[in-house]
Amino acid sequence: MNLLDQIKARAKANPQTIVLPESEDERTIKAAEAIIKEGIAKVTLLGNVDTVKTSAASLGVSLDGIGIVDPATTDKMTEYAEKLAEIRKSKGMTADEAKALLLNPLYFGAMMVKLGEADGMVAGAINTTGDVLRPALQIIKTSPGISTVSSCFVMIMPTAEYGQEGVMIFADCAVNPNPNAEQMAEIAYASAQSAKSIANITEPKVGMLSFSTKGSAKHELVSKVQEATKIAKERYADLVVDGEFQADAAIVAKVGASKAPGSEVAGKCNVLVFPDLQAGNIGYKLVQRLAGAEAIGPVLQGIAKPVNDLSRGCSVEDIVNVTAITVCQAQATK
Ligand SMILES: CC(C)(COP(=O)(O)OP(=O)(O)OC[C@H]1O[C@@H](n2cnc3c(N)ncnc32)[C@H](O)[C@@H]1OP(=O)(O)O)[C@@H](O)C(=O)NCCC(=O)NCCS
Ligand SMILES: CC(=O)OP(=O)(O)O
Repeated sequence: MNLLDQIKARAKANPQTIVLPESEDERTIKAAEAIIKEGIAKVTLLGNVDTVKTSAASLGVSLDGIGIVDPATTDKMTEYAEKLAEIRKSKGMTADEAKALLLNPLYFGAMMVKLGEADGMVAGAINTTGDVLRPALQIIKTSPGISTVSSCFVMIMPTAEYGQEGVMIFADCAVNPNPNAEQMAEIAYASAQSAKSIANITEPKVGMLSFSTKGSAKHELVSKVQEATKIAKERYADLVVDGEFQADAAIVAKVGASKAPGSEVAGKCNVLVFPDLQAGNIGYKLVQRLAGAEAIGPVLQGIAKPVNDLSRGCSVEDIVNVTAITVCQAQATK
């Protein structure tokens, strides 16, 4: 069974309720039907009931078994608004302001997850990552002990040459524009956890990426990655991590041996931590598009309850896959 089939099988064993707030998006409506048909999750769509029904009919999609909640008419609005105002009290939010915000399905969906009316949320097919992340960060917040929420992509290569039989984790490709060394170290640790829990990578080997390998270049950007590697090694005794590595030294055995002799990780990395979001986001999209890798994510790491983003370039299948991962994360939080 390949990794995606394993993830889906885990999801199907105990389907959770996932809210999909982007019912105006055709791919989301089609994905909702596929998710229900495959038994991966229970689905709640957010939006005007008649509009959703009309769109589904025009797409030939059955809405059987799919819940639809309209934030504009729900009798839960007053309760949600009061609770959101309480959560954002320190920011001076009033119940009226909360009500206005909750008309935005991304805020309403995050509130459903916060209050346990849904077990997770998947969005980002028509909204930017920043717009998906803000309600999650403001309402659901970080898991205990975590200060930096980050993200990873599960990258499934077309061949088994790299990573664990072609499966790798790339991080952070979606959240932190310019993580400092401490944050990069935290991202490394979170990504190794995701490698194990989501991608079934048995021995995560984390490479901290740069344009330099073991001091081959001197620059403040390189120093940050060196510092992050030092922090990660000191702070997380069980983490198998090394750097700084150029990408070839991280994943190609021969190049790793020649550029970073003595490193146990060089040339064998299956978790790649990028130095900033420019590198991470560009890097994953190039591998996805040029190498034909399947890129599943961005999966959020360090958030108290599962919320996951999508690329606006996603397919119906991508939404189904990220929903399956979200179900598995929700199972693990119970
Ligand atoms: C994530 C992001 C939206 C946060 O934006 P921001 O301007 O810091 O947003 P806000 O200031 O409104 O932050 C919202 C809350 O989240 C918190 N926060 C922001 N980033 C955080 C992080 N990485 N981890 C934990 N909390 C975070 C803030 O402290 C704030 O908390 P508070 O409102 O309770 O005080 C922003 O960093 C971003 O846009 N990142 C890039 C996304 C992107 O474009 N990716 C590329 C495509 S995938
Ligand atoms: C993850 C990502 O890059 O999202 P988008 O393509 O929507 O900006």
